[in-house]
Amino acid sequence: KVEKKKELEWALIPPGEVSQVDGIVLEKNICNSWDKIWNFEAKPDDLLIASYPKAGTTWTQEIVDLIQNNGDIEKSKRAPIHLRQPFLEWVRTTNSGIDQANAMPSPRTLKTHLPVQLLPPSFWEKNCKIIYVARNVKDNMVSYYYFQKMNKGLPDPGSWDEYFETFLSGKVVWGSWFDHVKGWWKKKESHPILYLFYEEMMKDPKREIRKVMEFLGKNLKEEVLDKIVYNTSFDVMKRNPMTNYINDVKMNHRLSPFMRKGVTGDWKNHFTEAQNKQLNENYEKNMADTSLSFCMEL
Ligand SMILES: Nc1ncnc2c1ncn2[C@@H]1O[C@H](COP(=O)(O)OS(=O)(=O)O)[C@@H](OP(=O)(O)O)[C@H]1O
Repeated sequence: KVEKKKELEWALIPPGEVSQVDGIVLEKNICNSWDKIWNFEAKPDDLLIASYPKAGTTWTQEIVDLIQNNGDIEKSKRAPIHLRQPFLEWVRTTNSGIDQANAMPSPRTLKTHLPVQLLPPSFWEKNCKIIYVARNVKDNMVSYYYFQKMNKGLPDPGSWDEYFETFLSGKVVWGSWFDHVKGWWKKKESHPILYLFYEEMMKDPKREIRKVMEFLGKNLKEEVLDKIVYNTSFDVMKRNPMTNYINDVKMNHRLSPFMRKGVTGDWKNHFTEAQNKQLNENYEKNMADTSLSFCMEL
């Protein structure tokens, strides 16, 4: 029965179809529900986790959930991550992130991949706390390529060489990486946003987890922080069915697991020398107007 329900839900989704909202490519069903998303009513005690896809969202989500639950992993295993923290713009015929959020008691934690200009205005009006996580463009691109291969809800990425060009053109779902990371960085000047970096989380997870804890106004003991570091390590999260999306019907983990490699520098196994040069030039041009910088040579 469950399989039937899943199939039915899936059958009603146009697989891989996209459209646009204000020039940003998004899944078609998101575009079709855009008014409902844009008019979402945030509450002042909502916490939002925002990111470009494949930047370390799930990792950050699990860290936040564990901090909120004082490091108690059993509490964090109460449900898959997307049910604990609704995905704002996620739309399905039988359910949507917004329906989930509206049915949830406060304080709520929500996730979004929307670029800053498409975030529903109520988040700014209610002055909600926001955590943004960013990842260097090269690894982000590689991770997104594999995700588009394994996730039937997204367009087929084609070959690596084709995807490289599509990604750089910004015509990927949720828009240009450059505009996304820069837009949220700029917003930090006028709004309470904790801006995290995947590479810093890899380098010193405890330090970054402590930053999140302080941002959330919590004070946990060292041994609790150590437990959170352990339970949010790649190997533990890869085995945890509440964080590895193993039961998501859209995802074919045999093509590429959701928890794929979890490393920095995998781009070196994919980029040709010419692609690296092209990306570096593109990067210099696109990042000339921002103070944001990434650790690129990994
Ligand atoms: N705990 C931990 N440590 C290190 N790396 C981790 C961790 N959890 C997830 N990941 C890696 O993050 C990538 C998935 O990104 P997202 O969670 O942002 O994906 S999504 O946008 O929510 O679909 C994906 O990266 P790649 O392995 O490079 O593809 C995951 O493996």
